[in-house]
Amino acid sequence: MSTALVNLLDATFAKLKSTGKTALIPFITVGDPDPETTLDILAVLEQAGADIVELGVPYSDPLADGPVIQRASERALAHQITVETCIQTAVKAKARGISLPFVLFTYYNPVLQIGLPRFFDLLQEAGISGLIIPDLPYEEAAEVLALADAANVRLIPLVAPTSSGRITQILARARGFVYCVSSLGVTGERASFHASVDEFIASVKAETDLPVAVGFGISNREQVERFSGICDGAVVGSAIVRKIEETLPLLGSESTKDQGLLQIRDFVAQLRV
Ligand SMILES: O=P(O)(O)OC[C@@H](O)[C@@H](O)c1c[nH]c2ccccc12
Repeated sequence: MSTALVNLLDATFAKLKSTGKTALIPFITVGDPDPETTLDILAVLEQAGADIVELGVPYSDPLADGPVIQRASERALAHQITVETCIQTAVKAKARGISLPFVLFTYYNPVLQIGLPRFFDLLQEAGISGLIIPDLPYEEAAEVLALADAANVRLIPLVAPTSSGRITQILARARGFVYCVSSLGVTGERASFHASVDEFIASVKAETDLPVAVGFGISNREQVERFSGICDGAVVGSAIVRKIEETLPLLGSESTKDQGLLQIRDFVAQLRV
């Protein structure tokens, strides 16, 4: 009998479900402000109570990203961060004892640059649990899904309020969890959300047994609490990336780096509901 490979992402959601908790899922851009500090930030995200981390691969043309994450990508690209170095960051984080499941977040072009077979070999070797490719072409999704499944990597789909006609098709191929985009447009903190976001999330949950997480715009504890009642995970990206940006002066000096890291940790810890 083939023993199903354990996937840390699945195990994490199962544990959270048994304790009735919602996953706190930070997104950060790898290499922002530099590769070494990214490892320190991952350590404080774990200390702050994050359950899963989205590791963003910086990209020169981040079409779905707002200005905060665009600036983070620019800072990271100044260090020539590639998909490989992002995957290596996960390996180094594990070597430091960080045991969070990692979801690699990358646009499709950097994946094509290194080729699908090598990309998935690297993911499997690194023990990366999940993968999100926001601009994955529909006609290539089946091939990518087969490679992801073979590499024990969960290919997580994004569904948006505008996906309505295709949600059933998207969910049929979903793995790991379903990422519901709360609003139209690009990433970035928001004071309010798409009017029918609750119904949208409920409609997705009704069609899948997978955990459902929501992202786009969630930037404070009140918003995390609001979504915790109706879904299994909350993704917070821009608000955390902005906090990193605000602490750059502290992070940039050995004598004040720990102070900067503590500010990031405290910001994320107060999001933990
Ligand atoms: O930044 P926000 O508004 O908190 O949204 C999460 C988002 O950063 C992260 O999941 C993400 C980063 N880049 C993306 C591109 C498309 C969809 C999602 C993303």
